[in-house]
Amino acid sequence: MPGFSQANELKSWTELATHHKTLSKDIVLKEYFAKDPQRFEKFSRVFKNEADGGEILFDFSKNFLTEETLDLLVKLAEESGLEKLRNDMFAGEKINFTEGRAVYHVALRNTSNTKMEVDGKSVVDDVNAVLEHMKEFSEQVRSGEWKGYTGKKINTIVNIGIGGSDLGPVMVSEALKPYGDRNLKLHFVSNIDGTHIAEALKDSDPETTLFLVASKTFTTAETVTNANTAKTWFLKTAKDDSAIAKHFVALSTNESEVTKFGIDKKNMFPFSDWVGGRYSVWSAIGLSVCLYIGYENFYQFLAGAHAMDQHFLKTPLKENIPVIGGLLSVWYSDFFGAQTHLVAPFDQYMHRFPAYLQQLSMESNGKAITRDGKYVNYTTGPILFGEPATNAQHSFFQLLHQGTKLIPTDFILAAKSHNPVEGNKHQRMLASNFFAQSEALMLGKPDSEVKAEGAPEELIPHKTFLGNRPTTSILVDKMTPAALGALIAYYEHLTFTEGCVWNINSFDQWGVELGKKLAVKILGELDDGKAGEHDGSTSSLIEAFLARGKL
Ligand SMILES: O=P(O)(O)OC[C@H]1O[C@@H](O)[C@H](O)[C@@H](O)[C@@H]1O
Repeated sequence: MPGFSQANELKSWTELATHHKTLSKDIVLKEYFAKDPQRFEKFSRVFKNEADGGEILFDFSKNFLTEETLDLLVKLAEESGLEKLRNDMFAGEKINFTEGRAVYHVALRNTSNTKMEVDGKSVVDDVNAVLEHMKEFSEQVRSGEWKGYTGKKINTIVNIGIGGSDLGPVMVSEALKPYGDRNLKLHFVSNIDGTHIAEALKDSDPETTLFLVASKTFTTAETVTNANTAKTWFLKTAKDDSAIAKHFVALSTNESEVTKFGIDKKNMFPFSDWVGGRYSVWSAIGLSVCLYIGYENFYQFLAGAHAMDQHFLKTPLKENIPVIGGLLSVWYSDFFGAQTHLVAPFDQYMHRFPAYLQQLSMESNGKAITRDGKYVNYTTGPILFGEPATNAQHSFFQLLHQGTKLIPTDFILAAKSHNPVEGNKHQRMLASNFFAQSEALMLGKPDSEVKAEGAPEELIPHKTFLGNRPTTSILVDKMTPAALGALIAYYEHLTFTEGCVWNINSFDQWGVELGKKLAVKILGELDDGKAGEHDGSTSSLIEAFLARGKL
């Protein structure tokens, strides 16, 4: 445990509160730029990705910060014990103390084969053995050497998993679609709503479909139920249990449940309990991605994340890109009262990125209890949301520009498009919006300008934009596997930084348990056709469902 309980007991927190009083009255971003021609240089950082030689430019200069702010935020990180907690994570210490586990997803992308141990035992060989298995298997499936039970090549992959066993694989395979094998059809089935599996099966042929049952615990009700439905569907045609080996593989930590389900141990891709669900796309859970984009690209994805890990581990805090991102988030949440964090990728392939980040951020830092068991005296994890732009501009950006809420926003753009159609015209239009949005949010539009344009007097307030809305712009060279890996790792370490300052355990997720338990109890009542003891609303709703939902 660190030497403090509540973050607001730290000296730097008090100093930040005092600093906030003056800064919040004074800061007008456009004026700060006018006053300081070096502002961009001071507050932007370039990440050099050793994995593929690409760069990612992080421009933090359109945020509410001065050099004093950054110094105080860095002091806050130091006083909160960020360096120790980070080093403990990289040393395989059990920093997820509520579950007695190490937090070691960084060991899954240890492409430099650095020594990494848990309980004094190296994990490097085990990680590499699974990667080798993934390589061999993905090459066999992609080449057609791996055949279905009737001797046909696999052309459809159905990943059955939920939460971290779904969001990472689906987001990454969408984001890296340009690297995908278009002869492979991918389906991701997560929801217990029968529609999800039914639609995937309608589109699949049992002779050419491979099911990946992705579940860390292999006890998640949705996944086990969907997997059993898939197995029944498959056996209806295949008839013979021995055919399962060619069409079902498991990505899991739970060998006994996997074999009970009927999947052969040799078709199981294991990982360890020190991989949290929301950090598991780097593990065997990423097999669907590996099958789709091929092992070399998957390895590059890991290497890009590893490069960001090294940056996080070795760079002084003031230059440390994810640390700055995390500290800014604390700054907005706890001193400016921001409730949200918007992430808008200007990239259609990245359309599931905000959904992925929702789990990463909100399952990690949606906590209110400090590491020593007290209720926090301040606000913690923001509500993360987002949609790809430019679509988002034409729906909810109105609230960003003229609403009453402060919404710190990240904009992400790759300079080079994978589809430079019409002589790159679309890309130039996309980029022009990326620049225009952050500029407009900062500059606003004063009433004098609206007036000068000849707007009728009564419309002037409606057409005025106050501006001074903070944004972080992230400019990637090209969204390669290595760039995406680094970008995800950036958000992971940003989330880590927030959780450390707030002194909460970012690595458990007890909050999802209660609803699951109650659902099991109510399922029994639905099977019996009668509501049990509940509050008036819940019983009436159950009765209404039973009356209306009879088959
Ligand atoms: O991979 P599993 O064990 O099926 O779990 C899936 C998800 O289950 C949820 O209940 C957890 O909150 C997530 O963190 C997890 O990713």
